[in-house]
Amino acid sequence: MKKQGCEVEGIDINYMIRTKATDQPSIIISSTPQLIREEDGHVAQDEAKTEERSCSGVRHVLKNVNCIAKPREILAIVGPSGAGKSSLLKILAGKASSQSGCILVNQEPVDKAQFKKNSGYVTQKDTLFPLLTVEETIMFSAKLRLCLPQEQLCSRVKSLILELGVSHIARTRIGDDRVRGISDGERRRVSIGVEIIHDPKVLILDEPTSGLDSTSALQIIDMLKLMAESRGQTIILSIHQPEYRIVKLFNTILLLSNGIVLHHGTMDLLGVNLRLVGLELPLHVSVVEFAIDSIETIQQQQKCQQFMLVFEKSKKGGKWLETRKYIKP
Ligand SMILES: Nc1ncnc2c1ncn2[C@@H]1O[C@H](COP(=O)(O)OP(=O)(O)OP(=O)(O)O)[C@@H](O)[C@H]1O
Repeated sequence: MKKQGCEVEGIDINYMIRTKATDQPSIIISSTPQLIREEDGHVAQDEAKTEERSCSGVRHVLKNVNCIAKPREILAIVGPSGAGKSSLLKILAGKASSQSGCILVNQEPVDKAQFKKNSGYVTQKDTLFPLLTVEETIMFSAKLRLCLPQEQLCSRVKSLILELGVSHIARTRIGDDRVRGISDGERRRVSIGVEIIHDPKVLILDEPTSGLDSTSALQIIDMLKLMAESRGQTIILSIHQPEYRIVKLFNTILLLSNGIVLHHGTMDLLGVNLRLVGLELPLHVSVVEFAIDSIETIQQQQKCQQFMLVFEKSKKGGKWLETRKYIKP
């Protein structure tokens, strides 16, 4: 991986879940798509080895999803409940495997072992030990992830605690429902700290603001924005109906609905696309909230106009090029 940062790209991701055949929902096992290096050095997917199944009792959670996240930027995955946000994050983080499609890191097929070392994944639910203090929690993660002498570990932990803005509660227990501890917002910060102690190039977060009031949510995204810029991290997160002040901090938005990408690009471009389908953004309303509220209209309008905005990938000179075009569905 390049020192200056990690570009993470998902190409044509399809993810299916078996829902009826067994009592327990399970992931469909199919032959894993193989990436091959062509004679000219290009990376491509070996179609012959990619098998896509479709049968009854199978839910197609992600459908031909393309996305790209760049260093020093935040890519926010938005969409209604059940759109596929968590599934996409899991696939990008290497925690789940798609039936087809591929993940590229700096335009090379992902090396899962290497990517694990260079990334952090913060789950939606905090999994912290309630009886440890904030400092002990971060030190525990530091000892697991870093091979450094105790002195250096201590100074790393101290400076991270400062960066996370949790110095005032460093010696407070995390707590849980039975033992009173730190607040929900502080708990989120500690969970993020646990995943960034090793200074990963990529940070993936599933709903980092869920359950928080709007001020605490803004403070968390503000902190992540600062981290992306100061550490050169690539941040990919999912979020439910972010308010206006939060949306402004995102560089790119991926709007998912029912596993399909309805928009991938900047906020401004989202506004343009909404206008293209005849939707005028009301004053003082977050473009993302408006887009999520208007998903049905967007889909209907797209069908009526028989046009769809798609990303077309092509290879030129050893690099993937991305162009947008309108096609008939
Ligand atoms: N292991 C599984 N078994 C059965 N269904 C699943 C599984 N994983 C995901 N799904 C289904 O896939 C769809 C997408 O789920 P996912 O959790 O990715 O959505 P989401 O956008 O993150 O939703 P939310 O915002 O509510 O967390 C949902 O309908 C969900 O029920």
